[in-house]
Amino acid sequence: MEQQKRDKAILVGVQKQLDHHFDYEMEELENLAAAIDIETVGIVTQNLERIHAGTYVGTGKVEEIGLLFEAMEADLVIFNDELSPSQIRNLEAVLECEVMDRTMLILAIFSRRAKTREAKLQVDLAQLQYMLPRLVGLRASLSRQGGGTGGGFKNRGAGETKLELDRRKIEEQISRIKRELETVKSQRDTQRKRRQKQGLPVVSLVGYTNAGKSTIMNQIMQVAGKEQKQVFEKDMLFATLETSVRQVKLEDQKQFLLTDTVGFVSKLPTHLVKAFRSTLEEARDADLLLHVVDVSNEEYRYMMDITNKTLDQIGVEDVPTLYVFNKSDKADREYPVYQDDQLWIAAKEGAGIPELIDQIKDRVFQDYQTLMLRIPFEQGEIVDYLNTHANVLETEYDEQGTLMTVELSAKDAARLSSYLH
Ligand SMILES: Nc1nc2c(ncn2[C@@H]2O[C@H](COP(=O)(O)OP(=O)(O)OP(=O)(O)O)[C@@H](O)[C@H]2O)c(=O)[nH]1
Repeated sequence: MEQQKRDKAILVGVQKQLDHHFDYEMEELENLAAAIDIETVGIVTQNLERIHAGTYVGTGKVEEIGLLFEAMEADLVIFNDELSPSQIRNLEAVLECEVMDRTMLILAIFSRRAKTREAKLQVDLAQLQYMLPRLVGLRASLSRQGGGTGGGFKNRGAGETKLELDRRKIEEQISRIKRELETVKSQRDTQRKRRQKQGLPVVSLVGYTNAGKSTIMNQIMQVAGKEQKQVFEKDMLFATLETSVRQVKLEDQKQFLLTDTVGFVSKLPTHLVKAFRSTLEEARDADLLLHVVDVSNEEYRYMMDITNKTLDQIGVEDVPTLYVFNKSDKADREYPVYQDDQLWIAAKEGAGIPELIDQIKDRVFQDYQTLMLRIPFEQGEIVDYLNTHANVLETEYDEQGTLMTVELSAKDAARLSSYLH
């Protein structure tokens, strides 16, 4: 098979005053580009306090970018910030090449990774909303999208995209996708309600992309000893775009639901956060958040900040949180195993997973009570419920019904108080 040629890019970053994370952001931009097979062949940076309205960077810098572009035989230029429609247009005109910004890059990655119908619709929506004000002037960038639902423009050539897609058509597509997403959302709500009715506590993994959420989920499933399909876990940005939910049954029969969802990244496009809202909302209803942090990365505090800000943006408030500092095998720091609301683990090797499970148990089952109930024989459905949703310690029978010694949540205990023995 013929090896596909990788596109070469020049990256451009503008460092504003007091931006301590600039170097890291540029490194991340390179990784984001690599995630859609774009090779970085040159980096141009500028210290600027005020952005140049027309071309984002100054005229001299644009020239420098142009020269480097020629010298490195690059295919496109990628800016670290979101550019305005006219800036993209002006830059493309001067540089005579395709210009992308960080937002387009992230959208392109999401588009490639989207697997489920819902994720595809969400990415399509974000892309169309991003495109709408930029109809005139975009070069080939949108043709980089790989997945999508086939919302209408993905199979078209670059020139055609620019010419044919008028605002009306895009607005129509946006409404159609929104309608479709509403239907998917109501199905998701129904599923969530059903889960809530199940009464099992929900534990949600959140964190910066590549922090190790899927690895932790797989390890917990393994320790729980259930034959389970492994979650896709890979050293690539945004491997997980959809929410996966697993029912975890521990050795002592206690059960909870574990959810894993899309990872965060700095400057996650607003359209994308909005489009993925319903997926991300799963975290809002959780009983416990496991905020996973790649502590081997020097910028881990910055990543935690971004994650917390994104959680705020989607309205996740007041959910008890345990900070899980992962990849401690690679962190060259002394660390406590557990301190306050932090736990240090190395999920890849399974180190710290039993402790993590203990912490989860301490938190989500803390209001659990041990009771003895007598369930009349004709109410077999309650016995079934308890067998699946409570920790049944003992079952006996007398002439009036089934006697069950169970550990169950305060909510269930209140609900079933009339059966107290
Ligand atoms: N050294 C080391 N690597 C780890 C550890 N845990 C996970 N990794 C690696 O980190 C990479 C990312 O792990 P994932 O579990 O896919 O991360 P994620 O948070 O689900 O990523 P997204 O899907 O991007 O949100 C993989 O290559 C893992 O093997 C660890 O404890 N130590």
